[in-house]
Amino acid sequence: MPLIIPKTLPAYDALYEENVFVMHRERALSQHIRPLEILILNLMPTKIATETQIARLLANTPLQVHMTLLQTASHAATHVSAAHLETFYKTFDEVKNNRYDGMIITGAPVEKIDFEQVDYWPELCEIMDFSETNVYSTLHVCWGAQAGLYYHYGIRKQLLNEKMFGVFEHRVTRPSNPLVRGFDEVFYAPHSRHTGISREDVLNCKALRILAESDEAGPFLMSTENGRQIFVTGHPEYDKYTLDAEYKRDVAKGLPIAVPKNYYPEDDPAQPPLFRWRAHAHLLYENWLNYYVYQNTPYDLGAIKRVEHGEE
Ligand SMILES: CC(=O)SCCNC(=O)CCNC(=O)[C@H](O)C(C)(C)COP(=O)(O)OP(=O)(O)OC[C@H]1O[C@@H](n2cnc3c(N)ncnc32)[C@H](O)[C@@H]1OP(=O)(O)O
Ligand SMILES: N[C@@H](CCO)C(=O)O
Repeated sequence: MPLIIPKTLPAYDALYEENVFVMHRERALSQHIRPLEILILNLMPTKIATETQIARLLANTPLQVHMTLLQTASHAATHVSAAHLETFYKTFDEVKNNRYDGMIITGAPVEKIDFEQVDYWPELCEIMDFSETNVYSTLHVCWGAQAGLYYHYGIRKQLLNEKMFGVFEHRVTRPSNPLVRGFDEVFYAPHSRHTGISREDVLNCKALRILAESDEAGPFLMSTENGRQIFVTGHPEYDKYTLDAEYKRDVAKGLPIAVPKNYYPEDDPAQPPLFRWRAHAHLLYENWLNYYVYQNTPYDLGAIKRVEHGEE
């Protein structure tokens, strides 16, 4: 919970300016006696692994967070049991009249095909439109980020010559932004994708800010000024062995796949990988929940207003 101190205490203004999570008693009393409502659109075929990874990161907070899992109706998943989806997942029809403090749109292994060839593209467009009207802040991950950048800003993904695969060094480019509060100046994050976006396209988009990037992997974390649309090009939620499983899966299939970079000691896949991104994954999700969602979302979800692009 935030530190509740009187607004007139000198520490209040000083800490508020530093984006330290303080609240005065009147504001604390007037709001947030309900859990944060977070919707997860899980587009990954590895649904259970992904929902567990995201839940782990969302749980790292004393805030009460209520997570709702969403599946697509226009594509029937084949790598998870229908019973699991039936029990734990909703469809867009069931949630489209609700409002949410936050939404996460995951990655998906469809980046080599055009957006319009993805079975659920029209449904995803509807959900992304809903993110502008019915959700306070939406975090897009990997292909989800590419889809969001294309849908909202017309930024196209580009096929890479070789898969961006491994754990890469990143640097914070806007240290004052609350999403990267507490980040080391240099940090690591995993990537696993065949496509990327151009840095120039992002810089040319007036609505977007690059908050962290990598010389090798490109822009990593982007946001609108007000944090209502956030894009992460890597997979901070991945577990220690997720890249290892993807690598060994492709080797077993006889695919021409390079060893993931900076992941195994001495680049030796026989050795256990190094987990070097976990702390920053937790920090990113915690900052998102604390600074963008909890502190800015209206107490009355009905008061969420459509994202005004001119206001970004
Ligand atoms: C760029 C990013 O966002 S990275 C995120 C994606 N990463 C991952 O998916 C990693 C984990 N995935 C995997 O290891 C593999 O996909 C596996 C092992 C689960 C399945 O592999 P395969 O059986 O070879 O199938 P394939 O790789 O073609 O994947 C099929 C998945 O692709 C997706 N897909 C493929 N074509 C389409 C399409 N036209 N429209 C929508 N989804 C499609 C589906 O999600 C499908 O899984 P589902 O039927 O369970 O929903
Ligand atoms: N992360 C994905 C990339 C393919 O979309 C995988 O290796 O399965």
